[in-house]
Amino acid sequence: MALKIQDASVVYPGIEGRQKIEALRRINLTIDDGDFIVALGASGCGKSTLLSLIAGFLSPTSGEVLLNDSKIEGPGADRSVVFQKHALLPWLNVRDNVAFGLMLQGCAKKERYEIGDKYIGLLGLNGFENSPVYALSGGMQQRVGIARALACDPKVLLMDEPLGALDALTREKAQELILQVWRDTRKSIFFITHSVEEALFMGTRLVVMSPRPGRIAHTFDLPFSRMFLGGQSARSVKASSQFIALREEVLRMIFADEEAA
Ligand SMILES: Nc1ncnc2c1ncn2[C@@H]1O[C@H](COP(=O)(O)OP(=O)(O)OP(=O)(O)O)[C@@H](O)[C@H]1O
Repeated sequence: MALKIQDASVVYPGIEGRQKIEALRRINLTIDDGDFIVALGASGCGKSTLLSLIAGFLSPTSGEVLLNDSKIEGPGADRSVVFQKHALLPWLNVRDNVAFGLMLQGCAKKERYEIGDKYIGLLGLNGFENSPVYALSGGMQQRVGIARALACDPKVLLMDEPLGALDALTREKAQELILQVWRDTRKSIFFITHSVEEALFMGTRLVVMSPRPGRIAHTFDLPFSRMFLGGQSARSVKASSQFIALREEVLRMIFADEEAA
């Protein structure tokens, strides 16, 4: 599987006499099997617009987005999205929320529960299958949202600030869980965050975007998630001199890009 964004630009039309907004300019990005791409950048630099292009919610004004050499024409089962706000269905329990996408695809009840329960287990939600989702903590609700996205077996998982609403401790645990799920399911992930530390820890490749117009300003290949999955503790990875030096470098770049824009 290869998802290719080739020279893609997005211009939003000016609404009610306002100026057009060039949200993305000439983006080139390839997401290969097993990649964990993290997009980072100041507010308004086009991260969510880029995710919408990949999801097929939006078409580029110019350029192309290709999945296995076929043009993406709209949303599809090969791509699932997890948003900051999980958008669960409050009248359904955990099991039916996780199996919801499969139900929409016409999957029979027995089969969709079997598949769903596998992801409920993977996300550490065993024992909560019959709980109403409103009775769960924010972190658990977000895990239900991730299990629901994974249950449809997408090729690419698109995550728009999925951990942004969680407290610091839950967020760190959720980062570790997502990395373990990524390793176990071998999905490709495109992940948006505002946290430099989260970006460095999670990604195999970091894309730093800059605003007005949104562009890819810098990319970095990252070793840290593999260090964690290789057995190092998350805290020791994040406290390593290599991690701290790169964190400072990325922060300096973001501030410099913001001043130049
Ligand atoms: N539907 C829309 N119509 C017009 N302009 C839009 C629309 N969606 C986004 N924009 C503008 O496009 C630019 C990029 O927005 P986008 O939401 O992609 O940025 P972002 O990096 O995800 O921001 P944030 O980090 O704040 O979520 C912004 O200037 C935004 O105001």
